[in-house]
Amino acid sequence: MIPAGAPIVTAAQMRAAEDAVFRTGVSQAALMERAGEAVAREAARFAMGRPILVLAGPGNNGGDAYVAARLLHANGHDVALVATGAPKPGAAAEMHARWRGPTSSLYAARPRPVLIDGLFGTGMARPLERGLAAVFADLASHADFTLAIDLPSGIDTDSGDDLGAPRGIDATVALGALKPAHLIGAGLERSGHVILADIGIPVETRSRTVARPSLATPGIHSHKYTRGLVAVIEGAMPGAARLSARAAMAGGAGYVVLAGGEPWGAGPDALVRREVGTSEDLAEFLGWDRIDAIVLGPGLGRDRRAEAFLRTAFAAPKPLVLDGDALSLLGTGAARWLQSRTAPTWLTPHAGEFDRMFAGQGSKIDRTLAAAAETGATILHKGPDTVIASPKGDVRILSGASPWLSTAGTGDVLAGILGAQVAQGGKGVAPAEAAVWLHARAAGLAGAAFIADRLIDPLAEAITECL
Ligand SMILES: NC(=O)C1=CN([C@@H]2O[C@H](COP(=O)(O)OP(=O)(O)OC[C@H]3O[C@@H](n4cnc5c(N)ncnc54)[C@H](O)[C@@H]3O)[C@@H](O)[C@H]2O)[C@H](O)CC1
Ligand SMILES: [K+]
Repeated sequence: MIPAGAPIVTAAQMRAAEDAVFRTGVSQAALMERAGEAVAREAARFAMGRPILVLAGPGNNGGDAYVAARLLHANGHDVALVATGAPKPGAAAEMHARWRGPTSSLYAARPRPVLIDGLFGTGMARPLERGLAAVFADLASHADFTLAIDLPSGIDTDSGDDLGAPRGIDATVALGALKPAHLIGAGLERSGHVILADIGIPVETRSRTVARPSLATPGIHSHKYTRGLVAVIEGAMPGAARLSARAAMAGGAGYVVLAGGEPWGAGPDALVRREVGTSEDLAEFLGWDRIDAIVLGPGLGRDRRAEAFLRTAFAAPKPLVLDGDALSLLGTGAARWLQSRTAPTWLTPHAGEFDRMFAGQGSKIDRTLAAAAETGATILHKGPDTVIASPKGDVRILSGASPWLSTAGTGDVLAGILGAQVAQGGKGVAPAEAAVWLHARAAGLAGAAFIADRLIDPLAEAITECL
């Protein structure tokens, strides 16, 4: 479980936010006291009287750990503490001095039912030393419940990369704001349940976790054309485009046209079909001014006809959602192609498609932001940690959606939902945020072992929850 609509900051942004608080006259010790209080509160809730072992590192994360240990001890808990070294001067040393209970060295530590990890937080600068990682993993595996302070020690704050964190951390108290470590990469599964604690640090950021969208009931004078017309283009595998078209219909569009080779092909009766054989046919169809959004790519194929369709869609001055084969066709030329667009574009690559289009360095967030800035498109970078980034620098992350989504066709459904949201006039991250929320919610409602087709019907209930 990860808090929705919550701010996400990097280590540097968090330090800047803390510095701003210090400038208002709040001391580092006071902030640390609040952090330790939040940790002690959650630890007490989960410990339910069981003995607690606190691990305290040398920095301020360790400082938080000393505070939590002191408060838990004062509240009658059986607390033992292990310090990995002398605390650094300042608030951490002050909190160390105020801890009067037993302190042992790491290698003498005995497992206890509840473990609190205060080894390292946003200051993690390199992989955990091997001996330390082994002891930490052993203590965590023998604990019934492990709680990490701020983030699991051994996860890189900004990339979520694994720097030696153990498995089996049950919960993490994120201090002040979420960090990428809670949401992406190895950090997603290693953080466990994430609890966001407000410790009075205002943060400014354009990055948030995906929240339930606020959708509107159609107005009294609405009709099919005012609610958004989506054109889905069929290709070599018509089933994929049909899934997108059905998802666009169920995802809130007023009118969906499936343009392709089979004017009498399968699909719901409400689905309008339009025969389009050549790129000239397609150009003529896309000239229809009623069209609000185009979805191209699911099952498109990668032959010459597919490429001609892609060029034609690119030339249409309409909002465009590109998925699947359209992304593979763009390949390394994606940025060059996309810079020629005059209307907004959304790309929905999974990791493989993203890597074929963009080089880039850094975390998944950095790479997605860089690709959005380079192309001018909003990018919905799919995965267990879906990162949405706009050219303006807005980021939305949805992590931990149903793992049953890892089945063929679910991406086609997402592209269709996004088409419907774009057709209703959404800009930048907003339609993408709504689409991933509805998609994840439909998956939750579909339960286990579903096929992509089964995501369509629950969309009605998911939308109802957003009205
Ligand atoms: N800044 C504040 O006032 C508050 C911060 N809070 C908590 O503090 C941590 C961040 O603290 P910081 O001191 O910057 O870093 P760490 O405690 O994470 O560790 C830094 C310390 O450890 C050394 N180090 C880094 N990586 C390793 C490693 N792999 N092996 C050994 N040593 C390592 C590094 O050189 C430093 O000396 C934040 O997460 C919060 O928990 C409070 O929440 C509020 C006040
Ligand atoms: K920690």
